[in-house]
Amino acid sequence: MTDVSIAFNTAVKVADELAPRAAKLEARNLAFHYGDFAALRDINLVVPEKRVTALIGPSGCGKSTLLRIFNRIYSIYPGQKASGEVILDGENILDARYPLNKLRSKIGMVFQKPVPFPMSIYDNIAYGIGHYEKLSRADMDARVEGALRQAALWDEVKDKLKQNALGLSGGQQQRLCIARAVALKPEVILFDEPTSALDPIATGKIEQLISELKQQFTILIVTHNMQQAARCSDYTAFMYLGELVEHGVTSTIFTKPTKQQTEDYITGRFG
Ligand SMILES: Nc1ncnc2c1ncn2[C@@H]1O[C@H](COP(=O)(O)OP(=O)(O)OP(=O)(O)O)[C@@H](O)[C@H]1O
Repeated sequence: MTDVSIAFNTAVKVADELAPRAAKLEARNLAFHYGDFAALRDINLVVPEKRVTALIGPSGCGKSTLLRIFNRIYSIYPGQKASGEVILDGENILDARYPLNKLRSKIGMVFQKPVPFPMSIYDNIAYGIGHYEKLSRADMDARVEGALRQAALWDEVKDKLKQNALGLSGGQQQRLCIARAVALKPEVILFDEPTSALDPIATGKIEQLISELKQQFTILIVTHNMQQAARCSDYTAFMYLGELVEHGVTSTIFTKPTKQQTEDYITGRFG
């Protein structure tokens, strides 16, 4: 290929990456209270489908709270209350009539600290699937293998599927948790600081994985790591003191933010 054609192909790829995508998830006038404390105010955020959106901002700005609203995990705690709407495929998932089971099957979550169940690697994945579907042994085997392959873990564990998952390294445990989420075939996966407990090599593998998973899933990732947001997200939302300050294409947010607070944060002047 000539330099010109390489440049052209790159430009086409970038244009395709940034082409407008349908909204998969959308927060509208969203607010959240822990008791009397207003943790989020008037959040309006569109999360495009099959892209990675990063949530960044200083500690306590409400990133994890926003993520937890998207799978309604807060609803099991008394005194925690969301208002406004979160639209997923045209339906408001905050409506109490929206079944939690349906929500769990559409939106998966991967936490900061990998938390495998104290059971075999195979059962870690099969257990969740068994809650939603009755599969034959052969189909379950195929599903477990597919999920482990998608999480880039298959080659490392295929000969020890019956071993306890707690024997895996931290990075492998996190990829197992990703496999567990992927195995349920959700449409959206929420990652809450998924690499903060991992070394740089394990972190690199998870970032690579996230870039691949966006072919199939809509991804939201909370991260404290600016480089990580810049490396693996297409869109970035900057939050500050419970508000969404600025949201846009990641390269723009990092090179030409429109708000002073965003610039101060990404250049390390605060946070
Ligand atoms: N269970 C709770 N009860 C009361 N207040 C809470 C609770 N959890 C979080 N908060 C408060 O809500 C605000 C947002 O917290 P949240 O954990 O969402 O921030 P964050 O941006 O994810 O922070 P970090 O980056 O440190 O994880 C903070 O002021 C926090 O103290």
